[in-house]
Amino acid sequence: MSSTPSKIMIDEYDAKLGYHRSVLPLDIRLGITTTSSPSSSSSLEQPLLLRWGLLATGKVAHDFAQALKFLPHHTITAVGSRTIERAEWFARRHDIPTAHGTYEELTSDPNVDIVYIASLHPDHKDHAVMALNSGKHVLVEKPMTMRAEDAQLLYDLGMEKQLFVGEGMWTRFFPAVEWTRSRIGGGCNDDDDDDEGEAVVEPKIGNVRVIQADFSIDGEDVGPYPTDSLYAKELGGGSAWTMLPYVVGAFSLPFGSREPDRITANGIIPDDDYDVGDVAIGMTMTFTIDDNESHQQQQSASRANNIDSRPPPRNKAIASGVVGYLAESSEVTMYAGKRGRIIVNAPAHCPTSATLIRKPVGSRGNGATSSDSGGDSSSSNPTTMHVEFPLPLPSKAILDSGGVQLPNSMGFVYEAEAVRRLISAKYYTFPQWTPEESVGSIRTIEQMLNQINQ
Ligand SMILES: NC(=O)C1=CN([C@@H]2O[C@H](COP(=O)(O)OP(=O)(O)OC[C@H]3O[C@@H](n4cnc5c(N)ncnc54)[C@H](OP(=O)(O)O)[C@@H]3O)[C@@H](O)[C@H]2O)C=CC1
Ligand SMILES: O=C1OC[C@@H](O)[C@H](O)[C@H]1O
Repeated sequence: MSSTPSKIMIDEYDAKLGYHRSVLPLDIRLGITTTSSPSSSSSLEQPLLLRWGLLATGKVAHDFAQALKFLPHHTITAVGSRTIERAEWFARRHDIPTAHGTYEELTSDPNVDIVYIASLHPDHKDHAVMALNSGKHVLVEKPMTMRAEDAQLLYDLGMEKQLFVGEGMWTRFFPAVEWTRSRIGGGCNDDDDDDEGEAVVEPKIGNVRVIQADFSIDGEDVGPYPTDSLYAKELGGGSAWTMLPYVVGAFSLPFGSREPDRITANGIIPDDDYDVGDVAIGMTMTFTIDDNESHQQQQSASRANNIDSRPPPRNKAIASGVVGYLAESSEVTMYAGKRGRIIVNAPAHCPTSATLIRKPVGSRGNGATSSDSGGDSSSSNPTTMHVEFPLPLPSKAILDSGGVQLPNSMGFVYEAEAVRRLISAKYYTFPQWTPEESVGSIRTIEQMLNQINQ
């Protein structure tokens, strides 16, 4: 079994399943944004009822259980904990019929179709392998594993057994992020003002060239230093594994499986007797935009015409970000292209809104006057489009059993419903967060940690 992903292997994977991402039905690719049943199944078929088993009973397991209660075609049939007392307590709280006092019993429960791995990340790999070897689909919380080769192993095992394997990068399923994805891109010639003078109904910002993202919290609001799992290395501590997956995922949204050309990272690791991970990381990355051919054509055409008007490189992008536990940051993600920028509003790892600010080509936005921009004042006015995607409201049953503990957790419905649609269409990975991106993101985090730990 190969330990590193390769293009060929992924293509073989798609071929084996009889699907290719590009031909996946739209409603399956785009999670829950439509409420109709998957287009691959006939309308006479009953929708698949997905039977979940929850592995672990911590904060995220609680919130995920709450979101599942909102969804009609999902049920939680069992929960497993390291102790039967804790499993029974959780089962009572969430009205779950079966409680198991070991994770092994949970993963071999015949009434479970899919195991949600909500234990701490140092254990994700072993718990997911256990579930897959028992014939269960798995949704593994982020970070899927703490080594890229372990994540690859899980995807390979899923492929071999024809079982769903996904990393819970839930951000990707929020409608505000789907909308953002649909508003970026456009090729290297994205400065052609082809819609000048027309009302732009579906504005795009062109290829993303600059990204800024941050996700920093005040760790003291969450758990005690140095013993909490935010910090303690044996529990997966360090913002590299808890916060950074979101920022790396935000960076890769426009570039898919294309990993960064170059990564630089600087971090703060407490000088402590206790074995703790980093409490902050700052980073930059550069990417190549996938439009090299037209970029080269454009460059050579410009050179042939007039070497002095040669445009700057159009096929490169730069991203910068900060994560950590030192103080709460604004938590927005900003994508900028030739035609404007999109702000994924706070909290950007689980957003309910986004704002697109369109910039007329050839003019300065950001308050420039007509003389600054060299154009007339009407064309230099940026237009703004704000979209809101409110979360489902928790029902009384959800509120009575404790509501949610983490920000916007009702948004787990999008990811969970995407899983159900995919499994019902016999498609066994997320097109929204592919195995290549998932494994690549872990490899990127490993590279940053290597730099920080030097
Ligand atoms: N997608 C998202 O929004 C979120 C994802 N996460 C991810 O989910 C995972 C769990 O996080 P979270 O729920 O916050 O963590 P918690 O500490 O709240 O819960 C972790 C659970 O793991 C089990 N566990 C197994 N071994 C240990 C151990 N040695 N020490 C402590 N607990 C252990 C426990 O369940 P039991 O006692 O039942 O066996 C415990 O309740 C992490 O990987 C995290 O990155 C976390 C928060 C949000
Ligand atoms: O995954 C997570 O880890 C960090 C938390 O602050 C955040 O709410 C959660 O989604």
